[in-house]
Amino acid sequence: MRFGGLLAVAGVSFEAARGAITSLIGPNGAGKTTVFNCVTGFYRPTGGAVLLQAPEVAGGAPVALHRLAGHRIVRAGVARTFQNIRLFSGMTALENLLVAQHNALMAATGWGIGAVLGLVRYPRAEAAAIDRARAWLAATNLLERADDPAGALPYGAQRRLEIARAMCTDPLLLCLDEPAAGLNPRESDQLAALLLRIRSGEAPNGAPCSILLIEHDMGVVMRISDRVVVLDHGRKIADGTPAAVRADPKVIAAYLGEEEADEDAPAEAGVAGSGVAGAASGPGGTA
Ligand SMILES: Nc1ncnc2c1ncn2[C@@H]1O[C@H](COP(=O)(O)OP(=O)(O)OP(=O)(O)O)[C@@H](O)[C@H]1O
Repeated sequence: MRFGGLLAVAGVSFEAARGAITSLIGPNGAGKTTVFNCVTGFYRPTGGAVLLQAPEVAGGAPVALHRLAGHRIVRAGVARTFQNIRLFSGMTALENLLVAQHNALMAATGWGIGAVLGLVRYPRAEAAAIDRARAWLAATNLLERADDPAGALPYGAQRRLEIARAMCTDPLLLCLDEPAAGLNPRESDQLAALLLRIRSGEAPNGAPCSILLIEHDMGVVMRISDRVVVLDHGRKIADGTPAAVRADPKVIAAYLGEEEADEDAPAEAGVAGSGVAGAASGPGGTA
């Protein structure tokens, strides 16, 4: 992905496997959000390809997401949340989740004609949408706040509501941009548990959902990821299990800064001092 003269992401290739949590990490400015924006259609990559392949979509043939408009990417099964929360703050929590189902609801009812003619299909589809919204409110511990304006919810609750809204589109792939940002340790733990439930299909949709996660909280990343992809200066420098990645000298150097890693920090101190490897000593470590 090139922005004028700046090559923000170059030659990055990785796979977010079905039913897995794949995390994208790297120092500030490494290119994580740019990759995310290419996957979710906010940017059209200036080169390369983003392919979605699942039996449920196009008979299992790869779908070229990089050629689709944003709303078609959602329809293909990719949902996202934002680094800066983007809820409809004046609408209730429940209404936010109904908006997410607008497309499915309209399609199920003949694009509004059913509603105008008072056909029975519309109330049925609407009731199903409300049921789904309430199930996600319950799964994210927000049922009691269903009728409160989203903007009046505490910060952590708004983050959970964003995830619930994304899940109401019934995605195959959920893309989360720093969902733990600003959460306290207890909320981060609850978030990690929620993501594991979403991945395994225990949560309301009842089907495993793949997750692509950008996160600076290394405690969360190292605890729940099946695979970690590390970017630095727009290039991939590591790709593997959490254990392999946190022991990788290239990753440690990227987080510490080359000079510090080479000159000041003996290997042991380097490992303990980096946000990445800091998480190796136990859950809860934060970059
Ligand atoms: N729309 C844009 N126009 C120009 N440059 C951009 C644009 N978006 C990102 N960049 C540049 O691309 C590079 C990668 O930025 P990106 O936001 O993807 O990094 P990041 O890894 O997500 O960083 P952070 O962890 O700080 O969110 C940076 O140099 C950034 O300034």
